[in-house]
Amino acid sequence: MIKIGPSLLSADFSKLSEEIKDIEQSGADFLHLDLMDGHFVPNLTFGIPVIEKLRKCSDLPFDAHLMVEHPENYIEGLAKAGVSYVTVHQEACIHLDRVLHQIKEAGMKCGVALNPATPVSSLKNIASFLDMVLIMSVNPGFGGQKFISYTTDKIKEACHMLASAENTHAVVEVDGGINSETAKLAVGAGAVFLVAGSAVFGADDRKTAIAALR
Ligand SMILES: O=C(CO)[C@H](O)[C@H](O)COP(=O)(O)O
Ligand SMILES: [Co+2]
Repeated sequence: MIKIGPSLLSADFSKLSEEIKDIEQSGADFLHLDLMDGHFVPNLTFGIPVIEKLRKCSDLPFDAHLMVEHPENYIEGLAKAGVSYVTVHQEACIHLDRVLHQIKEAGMKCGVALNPATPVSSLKNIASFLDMVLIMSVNPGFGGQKFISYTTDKIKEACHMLASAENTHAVVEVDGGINSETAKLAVGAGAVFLVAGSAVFGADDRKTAIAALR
């Protein structure tokens, strides 16, 4: 069952609660929240105080994508703010195993994101522990970029790795440059969570845009 998560990065930041209500009514399955700190990526978005407020505006599950250094400092706050999935970048974590345990002990599901050039094999030893593998199909930091086609092979590899680890509950998510055409490639490769920013928030009719992705 494919799930569609609009990325708030492409919403109108002057009216976030209206934007979230709109995509919820348009059929979104979850809300993708891109936390950027201006260090891990050259862009800055929002933090935990904003997410706490947004939690009151929506019943959608919150999926936090941490593009930050020292993600361990955010885990407790994200749990208190009511986030369901927390995904950290492999490239940002020296102590990846420890951070993933911290996320689960805080009562949330844990994911690891891989930049386009980072190999799937880097997650082999922790594959059975993961709730999600996030394949970045653009270089992180900005919305509206073009889907990098070689990442479809990484989606397949991630599915294969999880199956080999007998991990039947984890999902593969894809993020970056997803539209109705690239969604077909990602789903064909095995992705079940599709993140889409500009393709949903940039559409005049968001209900039609979400239905087209699905
Ligand atoms: O993590 C991200 C960027 O780093 C965003 O989630 C992603 O880029 C979504 O935007 P779009 O669908 O427009 O590519
Ligand atoms: Co993202």
